[in-house]
Amino acid sequence: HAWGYAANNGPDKWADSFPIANGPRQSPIDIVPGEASYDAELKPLVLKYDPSTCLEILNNGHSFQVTFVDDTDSSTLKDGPISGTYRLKQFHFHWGASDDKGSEHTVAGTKYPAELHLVHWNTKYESFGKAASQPDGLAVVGVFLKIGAKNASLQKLIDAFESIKTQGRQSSFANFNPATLLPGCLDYWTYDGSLTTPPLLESVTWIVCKEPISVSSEQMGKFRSLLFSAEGEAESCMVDNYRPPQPLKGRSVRASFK
Ligand SMILES: NS(=O)(=O)c1ccc(Cc2ccc([N+](=O)[O-])cc2)cc1
Ligand SMILES: [Zn+2]
Repeated sequence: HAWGYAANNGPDKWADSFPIANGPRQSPIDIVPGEASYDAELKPLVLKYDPSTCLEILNNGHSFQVTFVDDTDSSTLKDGPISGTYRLKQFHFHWGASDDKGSEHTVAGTKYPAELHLVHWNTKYESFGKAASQPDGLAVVGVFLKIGAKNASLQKLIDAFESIKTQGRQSSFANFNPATLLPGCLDYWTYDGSLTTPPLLESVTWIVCKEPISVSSEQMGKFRSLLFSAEGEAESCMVDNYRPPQPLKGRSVRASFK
């Protein structure tokens, strides 16, 4: 049976089919600010997103995702801890059944209600799929969501949810600018890690923003109205689609800020 987040197929069972789950550079991790080392050589992130590359929004049975056209360097991530040019492929979220949990990375043990992942791949490889199996193939920018004011940019995503309620549904989604989901300050922590879902490939340079963006509790309620299940199946709410923190195994976490 396929992997998921339930007791019988969730994170504690993933190693059965994906032994790399117990590998040396797994994600997410608990970020302890006091133990992160400031690195003056880390550059500011350079994110350049073109809304016209936005293609569709879909329910993939694990999260909802917004996918981008990645056949040119229109939407890219540069500098920060990486060298070269990484293209935006998609972004998606992880969240909890209640506001007290849901993020994958934690900060000194603190869980946020949700976490945004903007997934980019290194253009030194010919495709996302090829890059995903390389140690420097992917760069994911993580942004925490914190309960507060209603977020107008998130509302545009939420307004599309009724067309992607069940697993496998997708709908066209145009002219969305992912930059509107970024916090004002782009200070970040960075470390070498992995995909946080199967196939758990150890190919991700993680870039986790220190500053969260806001989401209202009502908006989080809308996230929880999506379904893991497909149409016609017994309904299963899409909640708690997060992997808990994994062992650091000697890795260092660097900070771009003092
Ligand atoms: N949560 S996350 O680490 O940002 C993440 C980002 C993207 C993906 C999607 C994915 C990435 C790679 C593959 N692959 O190479 O078989 C399959 C699925 C899975 C997980
Ligand atoms: Zn993710």
